[in-house]
Amino acid sequence: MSSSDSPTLTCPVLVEWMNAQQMTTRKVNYKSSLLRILRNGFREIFLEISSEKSATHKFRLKNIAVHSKFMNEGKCTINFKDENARAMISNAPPSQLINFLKVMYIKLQGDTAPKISLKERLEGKSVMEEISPLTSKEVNKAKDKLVPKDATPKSGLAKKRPERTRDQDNSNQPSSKRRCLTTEIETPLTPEQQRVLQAVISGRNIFFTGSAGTGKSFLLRKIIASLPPDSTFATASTGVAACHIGGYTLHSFAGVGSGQGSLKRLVELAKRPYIAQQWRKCKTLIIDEISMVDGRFFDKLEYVAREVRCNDKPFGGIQLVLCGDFLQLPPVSKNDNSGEGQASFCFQSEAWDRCNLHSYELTIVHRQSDPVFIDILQNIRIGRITPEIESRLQATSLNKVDSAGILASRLCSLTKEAQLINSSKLEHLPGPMKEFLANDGDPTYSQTLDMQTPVESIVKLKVGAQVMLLKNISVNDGLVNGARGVVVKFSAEGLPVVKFLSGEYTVKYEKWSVKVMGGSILSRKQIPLKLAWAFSIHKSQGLTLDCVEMSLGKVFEAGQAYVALSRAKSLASLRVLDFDSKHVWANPEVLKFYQRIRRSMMAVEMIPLGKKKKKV
Ligand SMILES: Nc1ncnc2c1ncn2[C@@H]1O[C@H](COP(=O)(O)OP(=O)(O)OP(=O)(O)O)[C@@H](O)[C@H]1O
Ligand SMILES: [Mg+2]
Repeated sequence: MSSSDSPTLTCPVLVEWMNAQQMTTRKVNYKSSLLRILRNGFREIFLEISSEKSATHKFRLKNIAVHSKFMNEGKCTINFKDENARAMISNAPPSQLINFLKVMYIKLQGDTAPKISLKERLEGKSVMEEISPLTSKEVNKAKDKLVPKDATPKSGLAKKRPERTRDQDNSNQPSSKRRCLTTEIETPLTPEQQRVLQAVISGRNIFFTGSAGTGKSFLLRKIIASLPPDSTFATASTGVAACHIGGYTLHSFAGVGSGQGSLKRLVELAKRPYIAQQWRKCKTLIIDEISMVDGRFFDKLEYVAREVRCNDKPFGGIQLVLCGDFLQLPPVSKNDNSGEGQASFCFQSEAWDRCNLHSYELTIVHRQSDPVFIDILQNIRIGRITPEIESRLQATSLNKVDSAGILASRLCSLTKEAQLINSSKLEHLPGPMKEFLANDGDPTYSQTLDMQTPVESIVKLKVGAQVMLLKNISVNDGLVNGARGVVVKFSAEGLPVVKFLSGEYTVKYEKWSVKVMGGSILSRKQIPLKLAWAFSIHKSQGLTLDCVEMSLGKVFEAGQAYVALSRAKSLASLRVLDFDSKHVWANPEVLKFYQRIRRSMMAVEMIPLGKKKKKV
């Protein structure tokens, strides 16, 4: 049993009682309440809601309706039909809420309370006890009930859910999306990831790093799910990275435009009503891909935070959770004409030192499993190339990474080069072209959606087009963000049927929602595909790719070759056309910074240093 399976939850709850006309007759607002699941001597199950300030209420968990559609946002309503009352749960840490509902659901499955006569009731046995934590037997029994044994046959994908669309799928069987989310929620954290989560929950300012594929973004999603949603703001330096963790871009959250201009001007911008309210509400600010945040911008934000929140503490007292790998892509200086000089790393900013960040390093690589490849990547990350590494990578040029018509994606140093390859390959395919237009909630924001979602407003496809999936549809079925495939036909409804390594799948419209300045949520519905003969290394940061090809001749940044190479899952699924040791280098300032934080981590004995490297 994990501690998260405990039958308690702490969050705000509004309880309302209604009359026969469903008008509210009484309500109690518990700003911070403790919810517990109890059982009495008759084995009847109850929900208890208590707080220091209001009277405790117990509701029998029988004849209830649970509205859990928004549990991923920390909200849920339980209707107690017999008492004509409801409890509205809000701002609960989503992972705790999901676990609480899971415990409640599973315990209710086994609710075997017999009918009890009044006499027996009067005789007692009414002592309530907190319900025992879930046993694995209970969990397995409930799983058997929920998912029929034949729900996921091992044969091809097309057979699994032949004609069903997600909207029609309202049976008890979890939808593919829900199954996908559940899979991630259920994947346990490693002890080193757990340690970071605990440090975040304890309220410290945290910076955690680790090489590519050590589960930084995965852990961030777990961290986000463990904090109260109303005061937790998840951001990332780029739109695509923000989308991966379901958050804002850092610029959008801060509300200070591109960050250029005087501090006075930036404070004015951030003091606009909605933006200021957001800054004040924020208790924890999460930033993914921190390596791409310009240190000068970070300094400005820290100042703005203090001013807007009227709080002199670093970052105005906001808890910071920063995550990224400085040995991957550095900050981009967009404004070379701004007179502000070259972009700097975030760790070089004054704010970094002021915020007293506790550093952690994840050392276990999850993306790759071959220890030899992991070791090659660890060396490349720090710019170290041995003759053995060079010859191993050069040998990949002969790899046949294409499989059953699915070609490897070419990673290019420049976006333009990738665009050219894709458009000319598509042009040269025979057959008619099909266009899929995005349905944007508000078309005036199409440009913003272009920048902040991974999907384009027009997707052009032909039979034979090489494509990449841009959304996690079902982890179990291999339909994950980054999965590669080829369009084999269009269905009767005109949807692309794509052959992936794991089987054929008819790709349906999916929705992306992005939060923007001003608090509104923009959405785009589009086919989750993009042409994948080629794409840029910058766009690949954060992804895991099935099969990949690259030419590194034109790399222009430290860490760029490492980002490209570390997208592959294995040496066998990688083809480097022109490997040369001069394509690989690490920024010496970053190496020094890593030495420094490792020393400080050793000093506080928080985390063991990276595993000893094996010789390749
Ligand atoms: N504890 C874990 N158990 C199993 N799989 C994990 C675990 N942590 C991460 N993973 C898997 O490892 C892969 C890489 O994770 P993730 O993308 O979060 O790495 P990252 O450190 O953010 O990489 P990058 O630096 O490239 O962005 C993902 O498929 C993720 O699901
Ligand atoms: Mg990541």
